[in-house]
Amino acid sequence: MPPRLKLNKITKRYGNTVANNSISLEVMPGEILAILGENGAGKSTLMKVIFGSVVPDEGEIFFDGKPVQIRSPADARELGIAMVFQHFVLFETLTAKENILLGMPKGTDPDALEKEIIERSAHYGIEVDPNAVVNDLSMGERQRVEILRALLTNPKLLILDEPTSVLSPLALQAFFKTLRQLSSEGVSIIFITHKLNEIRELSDHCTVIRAGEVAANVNPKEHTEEQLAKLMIGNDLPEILPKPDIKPLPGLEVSFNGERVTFKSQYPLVGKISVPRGKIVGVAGISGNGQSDLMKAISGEVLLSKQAVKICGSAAGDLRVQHRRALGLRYIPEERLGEATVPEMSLEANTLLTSNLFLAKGFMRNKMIHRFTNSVIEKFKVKCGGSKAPADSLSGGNLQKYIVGRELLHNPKVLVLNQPTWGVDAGAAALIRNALIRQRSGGSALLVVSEELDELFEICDELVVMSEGKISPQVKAQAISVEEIGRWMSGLWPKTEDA
Ligand SMILES: Nc1ncnc2c1ncn2[C@@H]1O[C@H](COP(=O)(O)OP(=O)(O)OP(=O)(O)O)[C@@H](O)[C@H]1O
Repeated sequence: MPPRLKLNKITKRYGNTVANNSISLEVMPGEILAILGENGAGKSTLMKVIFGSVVPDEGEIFFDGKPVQIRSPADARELGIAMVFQHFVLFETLTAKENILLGMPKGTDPDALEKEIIERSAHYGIEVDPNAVVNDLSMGERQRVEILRALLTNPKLLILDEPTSVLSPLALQAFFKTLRQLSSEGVSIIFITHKLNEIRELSDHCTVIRAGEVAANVNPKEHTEEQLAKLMIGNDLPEILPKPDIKPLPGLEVSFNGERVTFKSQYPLVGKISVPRGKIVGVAGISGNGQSDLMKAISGEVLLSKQAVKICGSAAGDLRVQHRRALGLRYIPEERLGEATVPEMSLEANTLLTSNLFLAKGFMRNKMIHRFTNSVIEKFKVKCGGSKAPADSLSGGNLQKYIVGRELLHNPKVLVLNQPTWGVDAGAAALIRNALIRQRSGGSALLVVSEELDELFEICDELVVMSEGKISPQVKAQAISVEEIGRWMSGLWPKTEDA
């Protein structure tokens, strides 16, 4: 039997960057191939080559034994290739169903499709509301739409570029079951993830890419996570820093009594969170349970009553973003391209966007912007073509390192982060987590929303869980187990007067 897909010496250059350097690999029918590599190693570029959204400079592609030219995603779809991108490609003003319809053959009946979406999403355990407008969905929910859209095309080869980064533990197990079932039916799967445990759970074959080249082909089940990390980054992972006790000062306090944050909000917000300076508080929960509303209310994107949000002791719930910044608050949203950065603008221009520090009497302080941006690049080991490179030329993980670094270098008293290490490789995630712990231990208050429980347990002093807009009681991270947090995610926490 010929391989489902064979790549022979694929090379793709961007200017002086060789994103893929003579990469060869094979995937057999029904095989699940994991691709591992640090941020910027060239994984996404290679997947885009297979999906036809990037045309390689050199190399050959064979599909089911035949040489093929994949010049566009339409060519790829014709062959039976489906891809779930790391950065979603959904139209925000359309509903989930309308987006899915766009990828289906002409003449597909929308009503029949809606039925199929409901049936298949229940079957695969990937919950999708066909009539939800994408703009109103969290990243996790959008990811579910993308995955379902790919599955509905009944592909022969399914490419998943970090599909699990914002899925809950329960959804993840259901999703893995689906992938194993698809593989047993002969569907080939190429799976990119930074989560080493997932690679070991799902796949017998892993290709490690380092600096655009194949560095190793291994059976991940025969290697520990530490060994896999070392293969990928060439070094051991840094240790996570200890968290010394810090004298608490007023940091961030939020208190909700059933406010609907926007007219589209699915759930009213109920409950309290208190994050003193010198502590990290984590918000666990499945995305789509009110976390984005919580972020909107804290960041100042939406104004509420004065007392709903307090920053360093000042009531700030009705203040606009720049006034909250002046009180010491900074915010890192989950959407990197579009919200945290303007994709086509340079890193320097993006540095200017989140601070007035770089303006003097209406003039831009270009030298200062240049120095600041370069210091982010250096301190956070951001791989990029310099401070003038456009944001969208950075790999996902490197862009995230830039965004986190940009906000941390302003030394905020209160920092709120949504999915801080989403799509970031194990080495870079450890770098970001340690930078957050350092910021806490330097006397800042940090509130971290993350679907990664391991991450929350690693860095947080205290935790809350969000379920259907309600916030659980706040507990010490050491005093609760992963299993219990899992139960709380369904809203099953012990009732108190407040929660
Ligand atoms: N459109 C582009 N223009 C210029 N350089 C690019 C472009 N796309 C990717 N690159 C560069 O090519 C290299 C490989 O990037 P790629 O996105 O393939 O990495 P990756 O392994 O998928 O990383 P990540 O895990 O962070 O997503 C990086 O150095 C990146 O900056």
